[in-house]
Amino acid sequence: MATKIGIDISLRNFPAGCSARRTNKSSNVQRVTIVKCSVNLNSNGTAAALVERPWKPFDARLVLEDGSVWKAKSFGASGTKVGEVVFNTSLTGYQEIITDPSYAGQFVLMTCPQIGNTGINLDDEESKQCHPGGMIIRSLSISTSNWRAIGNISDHLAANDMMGIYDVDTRAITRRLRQDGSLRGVLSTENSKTSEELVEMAHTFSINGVDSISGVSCTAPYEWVDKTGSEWEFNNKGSDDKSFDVVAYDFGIKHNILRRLASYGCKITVVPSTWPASETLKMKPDGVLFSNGPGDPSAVPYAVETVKEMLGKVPVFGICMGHQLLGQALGGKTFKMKFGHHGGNHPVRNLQNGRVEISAQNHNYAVDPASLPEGIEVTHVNLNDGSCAGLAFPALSVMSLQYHPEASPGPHDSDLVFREFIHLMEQGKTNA
Ligand SMILES: NC(=O)CC[C@H](N)C(=O)O
Repeated sequence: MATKIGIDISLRNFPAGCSARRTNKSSNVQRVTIVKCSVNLNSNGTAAALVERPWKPFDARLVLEDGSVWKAKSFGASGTKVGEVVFNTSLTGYQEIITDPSYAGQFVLMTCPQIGNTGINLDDEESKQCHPGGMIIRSLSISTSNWRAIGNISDHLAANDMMGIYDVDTRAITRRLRQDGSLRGVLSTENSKTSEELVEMAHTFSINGVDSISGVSCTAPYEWVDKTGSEWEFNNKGSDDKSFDVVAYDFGIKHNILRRLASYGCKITVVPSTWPASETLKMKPDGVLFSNGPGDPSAVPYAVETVKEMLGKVPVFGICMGHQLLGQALGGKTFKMKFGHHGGNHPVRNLQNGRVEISAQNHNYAVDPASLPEGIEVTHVNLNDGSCAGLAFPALSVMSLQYHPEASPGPHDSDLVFREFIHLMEQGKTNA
């Protein structure tokens, strides 16, 4: 229905759903006649859509160790937290990312320009809580729209004591991190703290040389039975009829690793990071999994010792932190990368079959292949920078990946590696 009213408005701010005809041409405020209007009119005749939004003022800061201060708006928890800033290039999967224990001690900056539109659901948790100290995003979605959603990201972060900031130039911060490497930083909503104090706080923080896995590992063994849903069973139809007993070391284990192992027919006992190798061997498992986990792999020599004691006695599979521990147990060394790999689109060449897999990755440290003794095979290479992405030592039934074959939401190119672990365990049973 055409409603004719005269109203002074700026054409640049003309509301969606309306069209108008210009009736005079003065400066930048125009006299127009609205010929179609589908927005609500306020009682005084002004269009409701024109009422200025109550934009939140900047109320948070990210201060980096290089002294730069980034003004932002806060969501989630408030307060002051220190951590290492890393950027993640994934376009989807923010709930999996914030519940991944490997992010403990870090702030994750999402390069995807808008976050939050699918809210939070009950299925996508990688653990029972949020682990990064904070999340840094460009734009916080103003609405949540997903059939699975039970809440919004802001409330979820607040309930999990995780800070969030938005309306900050994430591209500029990412370029800084690409140039200078991962930087330590402080997120704060507290005006009473000066930026100088926050820079100082950033300088006192360290993730290198610190055992970060003991804070996220379980404290007692437990059984895991849940599988992934039927839509995941693209590689492992029929593997259910065989059963393998697996002990999974929890260095900060992601639930989807456990779900994928269960789907491939494994009965899993999850054990703490400090669980003695002798106890594991007494359990007579068919295989042992060393999980992902946060922080510096060279700072947890006790875990490397545990891995070492198991070599040659049972087939083993390491994922991410587990891969780095295996690399050290085999005699190699790890090093810190400039800004690491965090994203869902890393190309990896599987050197065993020549196939390129697109993978999800999340690590700041890597195994130096030059440090490995002769006979250890590098099985996978990251095609972005040539770094070592997988190892094998068939003589000791060892296999490992630096990245995430279980990745949820994906990509799923590397899921078949779970079948390779099953084969390794089958061979182990045959040779026993
Ligand atoms: N996802 C992981 O297991 C991370 C491994 C290790 N903490 C790193 O940053 O390199």
